[in-house]
Amino acid sequence: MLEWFIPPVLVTAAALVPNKRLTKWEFNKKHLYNGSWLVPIGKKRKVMYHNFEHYPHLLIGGTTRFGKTVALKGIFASLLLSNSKHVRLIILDLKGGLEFSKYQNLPQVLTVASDLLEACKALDYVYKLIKAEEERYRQNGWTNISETPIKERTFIIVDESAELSPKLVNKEFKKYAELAQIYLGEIARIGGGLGYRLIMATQYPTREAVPMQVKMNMVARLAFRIADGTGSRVILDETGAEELEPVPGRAIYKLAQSHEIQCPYISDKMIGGYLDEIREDRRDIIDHR
Ligand SMILES: Nc1ncnc2c1ncn2[C@@H]1O[C@H](COP(=O)(O)OP(=O)(O)OP(=O)(O)O)[C@@H](O)[C@H]1O
Repeated sequence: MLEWFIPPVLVTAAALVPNKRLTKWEFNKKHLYNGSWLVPIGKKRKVMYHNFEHYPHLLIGGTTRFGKTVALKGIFASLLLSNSKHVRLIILDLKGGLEFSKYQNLPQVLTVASDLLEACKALDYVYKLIKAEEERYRQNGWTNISETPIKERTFIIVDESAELSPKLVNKEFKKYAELAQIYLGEIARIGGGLGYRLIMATQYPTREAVPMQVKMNMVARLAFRIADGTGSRVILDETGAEELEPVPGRAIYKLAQSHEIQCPYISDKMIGGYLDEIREDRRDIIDHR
């Protein structure tokens, strides 16, 4: 029943665009599948899942305050709760580390980078891991992680990819941003088959913030409300996100088809509660650092 409760903060939006579908629904661990890489991405009558085994990378875009960071936190919590023993997380929290640095002591979180230089270092680390994995795959005759006994998956979460754009950073940081672009391109191109998953979010749906060599390897897209059709095309390759109702959490999730969904709401307090639960189970968690 709670799913149909419209909080006061949304009443204004509801008045602007009367719509019976207006909902807010809360993240709940009962929606998770233990041991899987399925993440509840939103609801369209039923809960829809993003399967990171089928679609390793996810591009997220949308105007400020419509739910990108909340969506990233929902994915983060889902991965930790469903697969706490096998998930590894590298987080580029380029909003100054304000959102994710509180989670950096979790054993599953390898690093939280909060500026361009730290991000470059983290991406360099991931790139070296991928190169070493490639060699291991060659030696074993493997072509894809699905053929291997490897259970670990490494997620690289980027909150505000525009901060890594050579065209958008100050001149003295340009070379670092260029390097970051090369790494991101390689992670998107070859990382997927080796168990590396890139989740990249931006509030600037432009070619500078979402470079083509990264985007073309990211099949799955999630667009919150975007100012115009041009921005929508950058994220979704089609218009539509500019016509979404101005409701936080409302988004278009696109694989082969587009679906209008309401993303789950999760707060830091809720994540904190869940983490207390998994801390009980810490003895089983391998510290990867
Ligand atoms: N799925 C959701 N359901 C209901 N409300 C939401 C949802 N996602 C976000 N909100 C509301 O919108 C606010 C802004 O969300 P969020 O911080 O994720 O936006 P953002 O797109 O990351 O913004 P910015 O680009 O400025 O960082 C949240 O504090 C919350 O109140």
